[in-house]
Amino acid sequence: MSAPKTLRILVLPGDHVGPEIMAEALKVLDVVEQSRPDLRFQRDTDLVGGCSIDKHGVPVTDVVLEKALDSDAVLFGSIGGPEWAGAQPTPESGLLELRRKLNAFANLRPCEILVPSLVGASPIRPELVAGTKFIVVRENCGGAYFGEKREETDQASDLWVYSRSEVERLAQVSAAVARMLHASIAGGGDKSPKPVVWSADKANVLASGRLWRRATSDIFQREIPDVELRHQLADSMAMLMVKNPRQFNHSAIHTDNTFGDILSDISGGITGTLGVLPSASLAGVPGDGSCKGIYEPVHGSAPDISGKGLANPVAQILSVAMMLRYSFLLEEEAAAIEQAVIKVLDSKDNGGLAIRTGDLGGKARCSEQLGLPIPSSIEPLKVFAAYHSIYLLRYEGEPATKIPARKDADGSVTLFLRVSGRHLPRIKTENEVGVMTWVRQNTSIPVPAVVRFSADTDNAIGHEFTLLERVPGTSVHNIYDTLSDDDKRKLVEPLVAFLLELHSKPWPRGLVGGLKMEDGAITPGPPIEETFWQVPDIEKYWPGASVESLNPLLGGPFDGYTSYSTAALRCYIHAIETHPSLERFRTMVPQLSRFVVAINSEQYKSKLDNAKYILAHKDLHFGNIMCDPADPNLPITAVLDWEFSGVVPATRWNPVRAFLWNGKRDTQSKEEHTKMERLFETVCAEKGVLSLLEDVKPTSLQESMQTAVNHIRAIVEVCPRGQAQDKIGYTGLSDSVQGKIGYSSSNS
Ligand SMILES: NC(=O)c1ccc[n+]([C@@H]2O[C@H](COP(=O)([O-])OP(=O)(O)OC[C@H]3O[C@@H](n4cnc5c(N)ncnc54)[C@H](O)[C@@H]3O)[C@@H](O)[C@H]2O)c1
Ligand SMILES: CC(C)[C@H](C(=O)O)[C@@H](O)C(=O)O
Repeated sequence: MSAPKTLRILVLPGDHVGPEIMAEALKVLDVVEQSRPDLRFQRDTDLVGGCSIDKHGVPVTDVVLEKALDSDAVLFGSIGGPEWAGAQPTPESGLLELRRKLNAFANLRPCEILVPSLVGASPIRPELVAGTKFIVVRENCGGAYFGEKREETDQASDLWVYSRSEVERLAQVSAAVARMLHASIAGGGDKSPKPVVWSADKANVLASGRLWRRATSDIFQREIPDVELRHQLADSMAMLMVKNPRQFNHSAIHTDNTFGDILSDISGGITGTLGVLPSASLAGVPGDGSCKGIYEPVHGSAPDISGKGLANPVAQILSVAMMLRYSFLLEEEAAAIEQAVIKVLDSKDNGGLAIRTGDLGGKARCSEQLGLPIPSSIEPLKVFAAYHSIYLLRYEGEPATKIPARKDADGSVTLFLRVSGRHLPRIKTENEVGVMTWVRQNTSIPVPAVVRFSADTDNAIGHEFTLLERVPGTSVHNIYDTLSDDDKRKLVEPLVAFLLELHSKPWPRGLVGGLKMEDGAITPGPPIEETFWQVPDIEKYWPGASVESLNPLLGGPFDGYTSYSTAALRCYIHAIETHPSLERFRTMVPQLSRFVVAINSEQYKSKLDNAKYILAHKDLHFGNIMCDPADPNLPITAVLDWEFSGVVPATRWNPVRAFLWNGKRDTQSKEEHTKMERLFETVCAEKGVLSLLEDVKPTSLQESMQTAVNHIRAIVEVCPRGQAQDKIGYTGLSDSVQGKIGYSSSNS
């Protein structure tokens, strides 16, 4: 392979938030670099602004100016701050010198509401501001900024000079920008016949303004007939931008240095923040081949929020996109960054991550990260998973050495990123991580390491997630049909040993619940069950209800089997009392309430609670058991999917019944299942651990209570969904409640 093409970038982070947002933008550049082995972004970082004054006594040194000239592009942060108030020269003059030195005369400053869901950040009414998109093209090397200055104690002046050629060269850029914007609109609709440039000046007052208008009109007439030119006084332009920003859509606003500075900050008023507005200061016409440029946010150094992680890095990141587009002609990569920013900012119901910093009304911080190196590849995994989506993150070379997880033979590391849906917010992730950590710490059961996790959505991914080590081997499910009887025994033997470990770890007598991580320690948490009402269904069938009001979570973990069943029954009673579809069952509420009293009576409670309490995996089928088929001993390499695990009375979990879950109920599958149950019993008998089978047998009293609870739960689950209502008769329930526990409604 030929050597990668080197593109040299001078990185000038500057002052206050400059270095904070630059660090994030450079991560994005890293990702682009990894996707393009044929390119290398060689970066040289240096000082500018206040930090340069502190070190060198000047806001920009000749060395830095020479480096800038020598680079392919300059990536600039922001400069200035109150600590340099009164400094002469000012930190800001460093930026002006840089613009002049590079002859970066055309400053492109887009104003765009990036995603419709961000209209709320704008102080302007949504119907006026939605869809706004135009670009201010500001003259960057002339006018009052660079004219002769006189500064005396009581008098000062700035000469506001423009030459015709300065206006003309900017007009060519403005026209090119207008053409690009015009071409980017899909045809039809409100597309104007020609690209449009609005020229903003003060021709009614300033001589330089009159020159601006004449020179602009002349060159448009002479050389740019394909673009429509409209003149507007700069002050009323400011008013119109706020009153009706969309009237400038897909046009370029061609204006001088001072007005451009002000009008582009009005863009920040339109979007509601300067934090999303990038800029490019170019030394040529975009589209005519790569042109050198300075790429920087429109905003300043935001000293009011610096050092607090509050700055929005989007403007700086989008400045990287502009650099790739205009200086390096990497349109695809530039567009990919813009799309990624849109995905990050957009609302969740629109497929976005809704990760927003405070200026956009969010809580995200400038630098949200998993604290891991950037993967060399991210691949979505197509799996059937109702609760989450999965991505494979691969790390190679040096970054792989930094990942605290199992390495493959070639030294690379692959991680599973499981991004959770909103089914049981927080508790499900907390529980799975708590259980997996407990199992790794307290048993010999192989479980993948949890590399990172977040039980809330306020993180770099915008969703709850777990990042797990990828374990070797394959799921037993995949190879089951190829296994001999001997092979099956090789799998059942260690499973018996694992179950024995789970059965022999004592839990506080009577604990029913999940586990969770709290400040690095594992503590009891609420019980988590797959059968619970979860957020998507609650939104659909239970307006006004919540995960907590419908599920026996409050008060959990529970002090025993009866307390847990009681909490569940109370939720079901509440559901029957409130949901219209359950109205016909309301007559049973008094009877159910008496049932609750009965199971909690002295006569029954201690008998019902009398069980072994174990940590149960709850979904231990062969799809979740990994083994190494390359090894003739078929060692189990991992037990996966601890999502709904928790401490339960052992009678509530009989894993043996799940060993042959292949989803089929045909005769052959049933026979195979029975054969596996027998094999399990045989292995237990050989190892002298038949207690495993004893532990899971409920007493008839426990079975009665459970049958009743199950029956009521079935009613509460299916009726609101409009399913099988006719099948659920009052009689069945009545039998369960009255008959099974030796309790009748006439008891009180
Ligand atoms: N290109 C530059 O480096 C540049 C541009 C403008 C101002 N300045 C300098 O910056 C200093 C501060 O100026 P200012 O306060 O008038 O303007 P500013 O742009 O720094 O801040 C204006 C407001 O916008 C907010 N803001 C700016 N950037 C943000 C971001 N990324 N995320 C969230 N909020 C953000 C700030 O908190 C502040 O409330 C001054 O010294 C000024 O001269 C530098
Ligand atoms: C910092 C200052 C020199 C600069 C300018 O006035 O051009 C800033 O306000 C900007 O908009 O980039």
